[in-house]
Amino acid sequence: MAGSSEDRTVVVSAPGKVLLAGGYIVLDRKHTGLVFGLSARIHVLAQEIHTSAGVHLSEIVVQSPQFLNATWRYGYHLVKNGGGIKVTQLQSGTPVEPNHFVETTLNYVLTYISRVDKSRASHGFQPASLLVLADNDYYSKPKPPGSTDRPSSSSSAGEHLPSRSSEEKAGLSDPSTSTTTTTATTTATAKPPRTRPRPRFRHFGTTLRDAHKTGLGSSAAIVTALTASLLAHYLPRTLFDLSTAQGKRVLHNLAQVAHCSAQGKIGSGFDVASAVYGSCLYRRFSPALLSGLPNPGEEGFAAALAALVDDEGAEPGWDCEVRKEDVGLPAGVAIRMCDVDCGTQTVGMVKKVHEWRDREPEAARAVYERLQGRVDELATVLSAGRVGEVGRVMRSFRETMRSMGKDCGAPIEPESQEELLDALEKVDGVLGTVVPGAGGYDAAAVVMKDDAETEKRVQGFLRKWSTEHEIQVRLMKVRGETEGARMEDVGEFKSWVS
Ligand SMILES: Nc1ncnc2c1ncn2[C@@H]1O[C@H](COP(=O)(O)OP(=O)(O)OP(=O)(O)O)[C@@H](O)[C@H]1O
Ligand SMILES: C[C@@](O)(CCOP(=O)(O)O)CC(=O)O
Repeated sequence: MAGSSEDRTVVVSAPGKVLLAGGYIVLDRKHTGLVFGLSARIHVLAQEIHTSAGVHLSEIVVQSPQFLNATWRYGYHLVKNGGGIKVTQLQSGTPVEPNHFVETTLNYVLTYISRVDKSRASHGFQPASLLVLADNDYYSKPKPPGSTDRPSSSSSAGEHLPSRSSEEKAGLSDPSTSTTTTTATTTATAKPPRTRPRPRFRHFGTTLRDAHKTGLGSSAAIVTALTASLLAHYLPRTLFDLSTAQGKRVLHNLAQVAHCSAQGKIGSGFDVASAVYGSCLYRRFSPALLSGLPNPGEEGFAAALAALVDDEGAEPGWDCEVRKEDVGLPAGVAIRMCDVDCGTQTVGMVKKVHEWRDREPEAARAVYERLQGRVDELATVLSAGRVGEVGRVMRSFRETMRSMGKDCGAPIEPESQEELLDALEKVDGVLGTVVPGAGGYDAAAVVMKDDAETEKRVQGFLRKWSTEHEIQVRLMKVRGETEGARMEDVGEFKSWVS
């Protein structure tokens, strides 16, 4: 807190997402999507920057120590006419690419804090450091030096990351990840056993721009964790408490607004909702909700933002729905994700679906309703533990998505994915498969028995598939998890605390 000697060091984490069913229809408020939070989280550690006596610093520093050139320094000032707090990226030495999601989040959250905590008017904001630590599954591991398509910028890229200093700092090696992993293309040669444990937060040896994302929703998780860490760091518990329903509501509304603004479009918001609340059946908010909000720095922004976040604005208000009680997984069953080393253009696919919907509204309505039926049925069989029916429902969902893709000319479940999923479904222990979210070439979700034998069989299958099809498909460690954003024990991150 400003002017206080109380230690306000906090760590907040938010999960990634998988939209198991409901892509496209969830953009329409008439429909819902079934989203699961993931065990892969983005953590943000917020702490005060201590300065020497007599030195005055007004900076907020955000760092992603897993990437090269990833320190963003911001100055901040109060804009006149109620324009809120605006940050400006400070450059010194090697130029650093702006981080639009981080910068936008700071503008929104600092403005909100300055409105709800009146002491900010006199005290301002103490300088703070925010450290972003992403679980390793958010990005594909760097290719070994010498491979061609991904940057392996220096000898520091590849298996032996991270650099000694950041590894030492991490001090958080996870024994469960210390086993030898075999990449999808190295079927024949056994590697020598790993001699030191892989760090919990690895260094990727690239800039963030060059990192290869695996599609787990990094921007929603970072915006949510950053928002929560700033609220928890700067506000007293009486004004923000993540463990309460009201605290979660404020976090959700503020993170949605900041994320939509940074994305420059209004997605359904399922990714931010699951970053805050975890697994749920999600109905989006009315897009009109955000239309009257001035931009950061514009006259009246601060008051309008606070009214919007606190839901004191005009009708319809926050009309999204998050139903957690209808979502669950049978005992002994896990949702796992496969990373397929290919890109997909989600924006282009959404455009095609919407053009088709506008061209053939009747047909589209019927398909959307059929899809909704499958979404509801899948949620029901999973939460009721009806394991025997999962495969049938997922197959039927896939069929409808595939035919919608054909109708509108978008590769929602392209042939290469259809073949892969059909074959994967036949592996013993696999209950069902699907292309999650918008679909496309780059990901697959698998609902499977949660035991080591099934995992081994699936890994073996994917290795063989990768070799035979000259593509890299791998089973990630990440799995579906129900919990949303949460405060973490700072003690676990003590090696990162200055
Ligand atoms: N570790 C990180 N540190 C700082 N910023 C990050 C980090 N990870 C992601 N970001 C921010 O999120 C942006 C990526 O957002 P984008 O919407 O392209 O991906 P995404 O949300 O991961 O997509 P998807 O939903 O397909 O997973 C980056 O450009 C950066 O601004
Ligand atoms: C197509 C859409 O419905 C889902 C996109 O999901 P994903 O980014 O592919 O996980 C878009 C949205 O809901 O914002």
